[in-house]
Order: sequence, then structure tokens, then C-alpha cells
Amino acid sequence: MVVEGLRNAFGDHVIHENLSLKVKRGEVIGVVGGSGTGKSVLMRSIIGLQQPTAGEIQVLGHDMMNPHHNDDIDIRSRWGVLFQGGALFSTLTVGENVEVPLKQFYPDIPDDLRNEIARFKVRLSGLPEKAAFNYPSELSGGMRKRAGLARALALDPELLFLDEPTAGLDPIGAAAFDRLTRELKETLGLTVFLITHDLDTLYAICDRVAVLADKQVIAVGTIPELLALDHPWIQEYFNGPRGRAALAAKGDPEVESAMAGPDAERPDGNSAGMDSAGMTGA
Ligand SMILES: Nc1ncnc2c1ncn2[C@@H]1O[C@H](COP(=O)(O)OP(=O)(O)OP(=O)(O)O)[C@@H](O)[C@H]1O
Repeated sequence: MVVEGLRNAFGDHVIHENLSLKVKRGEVIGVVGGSGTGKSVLMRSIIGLQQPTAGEIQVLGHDMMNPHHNDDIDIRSRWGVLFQGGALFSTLTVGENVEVPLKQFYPDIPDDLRNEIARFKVRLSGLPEKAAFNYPSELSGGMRKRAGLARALALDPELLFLDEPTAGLDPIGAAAFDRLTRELKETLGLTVFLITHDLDTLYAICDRVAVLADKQVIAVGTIPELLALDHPWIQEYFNGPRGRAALAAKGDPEVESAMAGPDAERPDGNSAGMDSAGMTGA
């Protein structure tokens, strides 16, 4: 996935200006940034729900800024999205929610097969199969997230977009959700674009982290690479008390040594990991 020179604005309010980001196939990329820096708007631009005023967006080799109608339908079936809060239809059961994209993209699948696929996705998301017959209001917050994930996985996506998946979960539920995301990524070979405020999630499952600030992605790299930068927001975020607590819980020696040395080497004196070598563009 490649985003180049992206500009998003609502009237005079410019959210992104010349924003660029490359996501490698098969990685879990975490997207962090202060509230209102435009993480969700970035995700919405990538999946075609927000029309940018300038820039280029390529997803799985498809030009999202100039979509051809038929290709457009094809590309939308190749990703799954878990919106903040789950965004389930409250009048449908969990199973019926999972069936919505199946009906939309594969209307000819017989009913019983579609039901079976939905029940399988419910199990894949770590819910008991009987949860397929529950309404969202009958589930806990954590179970609703898993139901949203089941729906995001309905079409066997290559790319998974998760918008703050652990927000509102207790720490045990959040850790379990992180494990599930990592397992699914590994077993299904997914590329995961994950917006989060959750430092534990970043340490637990992200291969790289992209930092949004000043209307752009100011840095992207592994956590040790980001720690080597002296940008105030990055230092405050990763090296502040919450960042240190998250690290202590994870106990990663590579990160610990990066935290220990404030003058650690900067990669090329530029933003961490911003080289384009080896990018295969999911
Ligand atoms: N449809 C819209 N119309 C007008 N302004 C919008 C719209 N959607 C988002 N914005 C504005 O764009 C900015 C970025 O919003 P966005 O939701 O992407 O932030 P975020 O980084 O995801 O924040 P948070 O971490 O709080 O969820 C905010 O100032 C928001 O008010």
C-alpha cells in the first residue's frame, strides 16, 4: 500500500498536507498520533470513504484515486475493516452481520453455505459458535469487537484495517485481542493497518509504527528506530511514564537499550525507516 502526497481538508481545516506512507505486504503497521491528527481520516481515505483533495493512493496495486467501477468492487472485497466501536447492525444477529458482506459480494452463495461461512468466521474470531445467534446488544464490549472482526474477515481479506480495536477493553481483554490479531495475521498472511493509542498493542504486535503529527507521517519504523529520534511527541509518547510501563510489561531488550541511550544512532539522520528499499507495497 502506498500513499503519496496526500492532502485532506474540511473547508479551511487542513488535516493532511503532503502525507506519505508505504505499508509492506504482510506487516502489522501501527498508526499513532495525538487526538485529531487524522488517523481515522487517513484510513477512510485509503479505503475510499473520504475523497482527498490531492495525492496518490495505491492499495494492492490498485489506484484508489482513479477507481474504475468494476475494479472498485473487486478491491473492496480484498480488505476487511473493523471500525471504532464495531459498527455492527444492531437489528441483525452477529451471524447475520457477518453475512452482510458475503451477500453483497457473493449473492449467489446458497443460504446454508453462507450461514456456515459466517459461523466459521465467528469461531475464527474467538467467539463461541452460538454467539452467531446473539444480537450485538447481548454481547460484552470485547465480544462485540470480536464480532466486528468476524465481519471484517468475512471475505477472506488480504488486508485488515483496525481502528482502535482495543479501546474500551480491560487490559486482559485487550491483550487477548492483540494475541488474536497476531495469530490471524500469521495464519492468514494478513497485512494489518492498525490505528491505536494502546502502547501495549504497539509493543505486542506491530512490526513497525507510523507516527502522525504536523499533518504528515513524521516517522515510520520499529519502536527502537523511533526511540532514536528526538522528536518531542515521539519521546513523550514512547519514553513517558506510560511508554516505559508498557515496555516493562513487554521486557524487550532491544527497546530497553534504545531507551537507555538518548543519543542512539539516527538512521541516516532522517525519519526512521523512511527508506523505500524492499517495499513490496501491499
Ligand atoms: N466528516 C468530517 N467533517 C469535518 N471534519 C472532520 C470530519 N471527519 C474528521 N474531521 C476532523 O478531522 C480531524 C481528524 O479526525 P480523525 O478522526 O481522523 O482524528 P484521529 O487522529 O483519528 O483522532 P482520535 O485519536 O481522537 O480518534 C479532526 O479535527 C476531526 O474533527
